[in-house]
Formats: sequence, C-alpha cells, structure tokens
Amino acid sequence: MADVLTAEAVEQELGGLDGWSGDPTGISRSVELAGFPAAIAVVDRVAETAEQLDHHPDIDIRWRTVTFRCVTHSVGGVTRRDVDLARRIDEIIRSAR
Ligand SMILES: C[C@H](O)[C@H](O)[C@H]1CNC2=NC(N)=NC(=O)C2=N1
Repeated sequence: MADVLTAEAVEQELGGLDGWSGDPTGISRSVELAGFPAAIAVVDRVAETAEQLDHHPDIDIRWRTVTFRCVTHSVGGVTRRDVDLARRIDEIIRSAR
C-alpha cells in the first residue's frame, strides 16, 4: 500500500511540475487547448498512459479547458504514483501545444 505524501513532500513535488496545485488530499492542473477536439485528443492520450500505469486521474472537460486531478483513491491521498502521473500528463500537454 502506497504512502500518502506529507504536506511538505507534496509542496516540494509541485515545484517540479507545470502549473499544478494542491495538498495531500489531491493535486490538480487546468489547461486550455486550441479547441474541443484538441482537448479530447489530450484526454485520449492521458487515458492511454493511465491504462499503462494502472493509475487514473479524475478529469473534467469544459469545451477546451481540461482539469486533471490526481489522487490515489484507494488510500485517500496523494502518493508518488500521482506525482508520476502528473509528470506524464505534463509531457503530453507539452507535446500537444
Ligand atoms: C485495480 C486497480 O489497480 C485499481 O482499482 C486502481 C485503478 N486506478 C486508480 N487510480 C487512482 N487514481 N486511484 C486508485 O486507487 C486506482 N486504483
């Protein structure tokens, strides 16, 4: 069972990510893409990565703005797996813009 990160550890990890905020209850990032199809394309790539990692973000899609939230539901808090997933989401967003 993965450990929930401390507030200090989450704070430190946020510094290495692009535009994420949060605390040990969850970390999130919103991104505005070129349009709805571009937003869906990013979500589709994130879905593929999430399946590979067997770790899935909560996703909110509003026209071309997508919000990703990473938390390990099974332990009720942010773990290393969420930070790793967030990093992968950043890579996908970076390559899509
Ligand atoms: C069986 C499977 O490993 C689990 O249900 C996984 C799937 N993806 C998951 N994703 C997230 N974010 N939290 C989980 O607890 C989780 N559990």
